Amino acid sequence: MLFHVRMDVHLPADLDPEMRADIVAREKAYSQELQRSGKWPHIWRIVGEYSNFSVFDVESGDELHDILSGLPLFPYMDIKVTPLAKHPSKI
Ligand SMILES: O=C(O)C[C@H]1C=CC(=O)O1
Repeated sequence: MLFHVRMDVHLPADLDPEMRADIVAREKAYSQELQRSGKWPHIWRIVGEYSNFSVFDVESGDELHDILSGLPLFPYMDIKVTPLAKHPSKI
């Protein structure tokens, strides 16, 4: 199943810089592992925002929920998930 996901990151301005760097580094490693596995085939920066558009290719909504809730940045994100279906005009 394909899901389109928008993630908006809102890190507190007063977050300790070392903690911030640690969370961002762990997020990158977690994301890149999922990209290598094929479960996170697209990630695009939204120009001018600390946000991304991503596509996930997973077995179920439950699997996607587990992946998203495991993101190190999850506590600092607003996430909008849109399930995708095949378009009838797609060639
Ligand atoms: O920077 C972001 O868009 C947030 C997050 C998603 C993957 C990642 O490495 O960071």
